[in-house]
Amino acid sequence: MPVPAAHRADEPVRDRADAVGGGRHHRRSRARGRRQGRDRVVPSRLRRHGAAGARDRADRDDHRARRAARRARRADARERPLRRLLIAVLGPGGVGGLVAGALAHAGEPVVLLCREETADTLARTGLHVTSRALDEDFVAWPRIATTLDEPVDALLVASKATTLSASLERVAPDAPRLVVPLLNGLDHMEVLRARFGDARTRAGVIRVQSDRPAVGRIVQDSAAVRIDIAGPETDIPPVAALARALRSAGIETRTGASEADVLWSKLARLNAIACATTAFDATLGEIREDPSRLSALHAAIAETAAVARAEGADVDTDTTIAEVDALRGDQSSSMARDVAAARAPELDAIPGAVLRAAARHGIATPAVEYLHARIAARA
Ligand SMILES: CC(C)(CO)[C@@H](O)C(=O)[O-]
Repeated sequence: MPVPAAHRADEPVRDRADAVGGGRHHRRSRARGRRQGRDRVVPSRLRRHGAAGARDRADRDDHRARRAARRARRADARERPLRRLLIAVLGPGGVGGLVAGALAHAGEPVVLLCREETADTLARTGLHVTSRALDEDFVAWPRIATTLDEPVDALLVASKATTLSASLERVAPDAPRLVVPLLNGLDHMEVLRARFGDARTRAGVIRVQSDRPAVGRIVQDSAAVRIDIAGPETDIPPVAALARALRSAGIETRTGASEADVLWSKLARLNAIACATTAFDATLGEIREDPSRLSALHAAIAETAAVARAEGADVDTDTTIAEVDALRGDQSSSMARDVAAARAPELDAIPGAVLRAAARHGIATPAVEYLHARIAARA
């Protein structure tokens, strides 16, 4: 008979009695053996009297009470329905709306946190998601809330860097067991660690193109969607269960890389794409048709990759250029959309973070500086 898998500390969902399976029978027979020893009728000639007798009776009562408690715990575990991970997502935009929608659509319990104005609409309409990567159009109904005080297993932070501090006011600092940001840039890590503590905060990034053309409407049009969570699955219990929940929702999820690798490999692509598409007010396809713009895009990748390596990340320039060259020609960036809609772009969080790190290491970044200056003039 195959040995059933043991209960693992990272599984909030498992019913321990079921998880140990056949092992339970072994424990039962051992318990029966002990019980027979303890409860057998003691012949009256052997019964002790006085203080010693009282100690024997107290001992027996104690054993019975412990046995009853054990039986109650087992019955409780057998009857408890399998508990799923409770995940909160902060921010109902292109990224938060997609992830919360996909999780809810897959039957995962999820709370989507948003502003009061948005909450009413979402509670009425649900999230209408059109996703190329998930190959589906669906309406999802995550629980909508404006604040989070109850404990949750994981919090995915999907607000913009520009509104992070205000968004975090919605979450009680002790509510999440694990915090994984899906923001652009680097500096949010310090803000999150200050609020939730180092031990509960793990860097994460999402590779996706996803937009929110209207409240409750999510359009995801990159060929794939992938989340990377830094560090091993085993040292903070909910990481493995969160990764499983995301995968069950159709989102490829990788774990295990270092924080520097996770953050900088995303930033090397994002910084170049966001800066070039915004500075030139052009799609990637339009940039590819103009050699001087294409060389600015590639130079921005090379400079950011050099800064990434100085920061200890394993980011290769040619690999990153190949990744960007493989993206669809109609791809632009959320920074370009923000500038076009007269919203504040993430200029400080994206190229700003790269320029600050470059200055720390004395690395020249003329292409990033040029693109940054052009965006600042447009914004
Ligand atoms: C291309 C991108 C930087 C922005 O859409 C991002 O989705 C990614 O990490 O590939």
